[in-house]
Amino acid sequence: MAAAVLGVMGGSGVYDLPGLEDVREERIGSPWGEPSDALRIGRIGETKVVFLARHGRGHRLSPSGIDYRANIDALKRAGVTDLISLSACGSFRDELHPGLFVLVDQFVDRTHGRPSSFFGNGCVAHVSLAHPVGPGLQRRIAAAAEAEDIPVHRGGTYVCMEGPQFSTLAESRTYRGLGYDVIGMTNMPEAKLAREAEITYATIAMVTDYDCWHPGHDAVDVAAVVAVARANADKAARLVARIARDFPRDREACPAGSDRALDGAIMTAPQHRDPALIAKLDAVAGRVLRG
Ligand SMILES: CSC[C@H]1O[C@H](OP(=O)(O)O)[C@H](O)[C@@H]1O
Ligand SMILES: Nc1ncnc2[nH]cnc12
Repeated sequence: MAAAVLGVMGGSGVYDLPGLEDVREERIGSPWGEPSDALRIGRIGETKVVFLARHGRGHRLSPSGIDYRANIDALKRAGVTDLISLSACGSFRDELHPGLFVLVDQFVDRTHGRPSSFFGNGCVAHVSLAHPVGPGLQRRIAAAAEAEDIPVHRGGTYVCMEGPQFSTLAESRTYRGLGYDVIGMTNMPEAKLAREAEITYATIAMVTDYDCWHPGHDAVDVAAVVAVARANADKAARLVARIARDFPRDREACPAGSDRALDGAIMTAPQHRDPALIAKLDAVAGRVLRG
C-alpha cells in the first residue's frame, strides 16, 4: 500500500501554505518542462504535504503559460497521491456568492492550445474522465470544512476558459444558461493530467466574483478577485490544515478509479512504443509501463 502524500496547488492569491512544518524547498526537474516554482515539501501533523504555487511566487505565469504537465509530473515525482487545487473562480449562480467555497465535481474544458495529455504518438492511452474529481477526497474536504465551521457548497460544474481576458457578457450569459456553476482559467488541463498520472484530484473553487452576467454587480476585475482571495486565505489554510491532520496514512482506493486510471488504458503495442516518450513517462506511467 502506498503512503498517502497530499499535494496542494495554490492558485491566485495563494503562493504559500501557512501551517506547513519542517519545510524544505526542492526544485524538481521534469522531462516535460519547467514546473511553476520550487516544491515546498513538509508535513502537517503526520501527513506529508507538498505545496506548489500554480502561477509561481510573484504570480509570474499566466493561465496559458503554465506548464501543467511539468507541474503534475513534478508532484508525481515528489510522491503526491492526492492533489487539492485551491482556485479563484467567478460564479454563475446567485447563491454561490463571493467568499463561498464550492467543491466542484465536474469540468468543461474550453481551453485551446494547451498540451493536455502526457500521451501521444508512440504511446497512446485513453483514461476515463467521467468523474474527474475523487469522491473520497471531496468527502474529506467537506468533512474538514464542517469541522472548521467553513461553509461550502458541494457539487458543481467548473468551466475552464482560456483567458487571460475575462468573458464577454454574451459568453457569461451563455455559460450560465448552459448550467455551469463557476468559471476559472486553470483547472483544465490540470485535472486531466492528474488523472493520467493517477493522482486523485479535487478542487476547492473559491468564489471571488459574479463574472459579468449579474445585473446587481460590477463586471469582474483583478482588484475584486484579489480582495476576496486575500480575505479567503486564512480560511483556506485552516481548511487544508484540517484535511491534512485527518488524512489517512495509506492511500485509499478511489471510487472514481483515479488511483488505477492507467490499468488497461495504454493501447500502443509494446513493440511499437517510442522509447523516447516511454522514458519521459517514467514517473507518470511507471506503475504500468514497468509492469
Ligand atoms: C486573477 S483572476 C484570474 C485567475 O485566477 C484564477 O486562477 P487560479 O485558478 O490559479 O486561482 C483563474 O483561473 C485565473 O487564472
Ligand atoms: N470571473 C472569472 N472568470 C475567469 N476566471 C476567474 N477567476 C476568478 N474569477 C474569474
